[in-house]
Amino acid sequence: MRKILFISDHGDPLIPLGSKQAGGQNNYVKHLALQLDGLGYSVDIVTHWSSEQKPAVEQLGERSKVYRFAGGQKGFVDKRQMFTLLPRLYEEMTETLDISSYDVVHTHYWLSGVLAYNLQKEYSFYWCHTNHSLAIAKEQGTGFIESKRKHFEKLIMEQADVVIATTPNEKQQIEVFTKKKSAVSVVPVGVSPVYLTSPEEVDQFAFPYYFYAGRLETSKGIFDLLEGFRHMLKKYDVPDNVKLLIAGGCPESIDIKNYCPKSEPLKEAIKGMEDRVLFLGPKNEKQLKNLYGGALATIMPSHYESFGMVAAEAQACGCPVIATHVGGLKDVVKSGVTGLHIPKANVQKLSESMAYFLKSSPKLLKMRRDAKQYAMEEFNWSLISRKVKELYERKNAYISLP
Ligand SMILES: CC(=O)N[C@H]1[C@@H](OP(=O)(O)OP(=O)(O)OC[C@H]2O[C@@H](n3ccc(=O)[nH]c3=O)[C@H](O)[C@@H]2O)O[C@H](CO)[C@@H](O)[C@@H]1O
Ligand SMILES: O=P([O-])([O-])O[C@@H]1[C@@H](O)[C@H](O)[C@@H](O)[C@H](O)[C@@H]1O
Repeated sequence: MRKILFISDHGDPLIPLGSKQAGGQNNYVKHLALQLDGLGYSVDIVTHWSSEQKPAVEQLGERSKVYRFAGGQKGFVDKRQMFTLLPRLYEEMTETLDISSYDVVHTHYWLSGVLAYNLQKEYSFYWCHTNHSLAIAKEQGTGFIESKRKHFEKLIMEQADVVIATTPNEKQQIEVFTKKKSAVSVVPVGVSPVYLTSPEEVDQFAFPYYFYAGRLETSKGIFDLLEGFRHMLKKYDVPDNVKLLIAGGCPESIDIKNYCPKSEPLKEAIKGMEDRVLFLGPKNEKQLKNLYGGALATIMPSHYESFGMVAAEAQACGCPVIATHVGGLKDVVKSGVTGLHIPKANVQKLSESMAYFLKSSPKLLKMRRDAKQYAMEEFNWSLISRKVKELYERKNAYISLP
């Protein structure tokens, strides 16, 4: 078994991360494909042609390739509009690629799952699915209801041969939602190998800071964080040089030269703290590694989260994490050991937890070491990709059953 097809329609693995609609899924697809490539597989990745600067086909690793299809609309398409592109994507994909040549089709997010659901009517293949985010979790966390998506997520998960849940919490949610009795396997997400190498001696910022990385969206808790930071400044004795650094967003939303946001709601949220809160714009892995490594704590204040890659990456860099007690973050951060859990959207608790990391202590140094140790053991792609390989290879056992 050597040929795998990944479908990741709104998650191009080779576009810069941190901006609109480009985050954890893109990163997961890239690193898992690279690892599988290293294990001898060839992985073809189908994605929507969201960046006009990118070529139609691009090499990834030694044997693998990214195939970009316009689906009738080249350039950025919001994932909420992407459903209507699926029939054209289906046509382009089946005209260009020989679907019957793949041993495994691994889909990412429900939109890609819809494509495989339809492909199954014409072709035979072993189907593996990763959700990356779940409509029911989003509904619980934000109140936002996506009925069509829920309908398809159920079909996809009941139809796929194997579903990867990235945390025990996600597995539990899937099992309640789908009544699927078997074939939901927990395989965590890894962090880029860059985060597992020894830190470089880079003294990037000569002041203490808290750190956030990710999409600048309400559901990621960015506004809770800004309010929590403001609360901490009011309530605690915080030295003048302590700052909050924020990575993510795109050049259209961030004035990167002046470290400030262009969007009105964010400008409003930092009023009076402009000298304390710095927006850095999107950062790459090497830059993030230094940023995580030097932070007092990384904050992940999400309203829902299947896994939470930023929390795993920060811990890999020896940085404790303050994370909301939601979804996969319940498993990814060990409260009191590698960081602290706080309730969702609780400004008071968030500011208290931030204040806890203000002064260095032997206890906090131990937390930093434990965070690193935990991440090295749990979020290592080279071990995780072997678990995925085992799931793919179950295909043979499955076929030989009487
Ligand atoms: C709401 C939800 O369920 N989200 C899930 C979604 O990803 P989601 O897009 O929400 O992403 P995460 O927050 O997990 O990860 C963001 C990624 O973007 C990178 N980044 C961020 C800012 C920046 O400037 N540069 C940069 O490279 C981070 O290093 C990280 O690797 O799929 C991920 C992978 O399955 C899961 O971990 C998330 O739980
Ligand atoms: O949680 P949700 O809003 O459905 O969708 C999320 C997207 O906004 C994000 O761009 C993607 O990388 C995640 O995998 C997830 O799909």
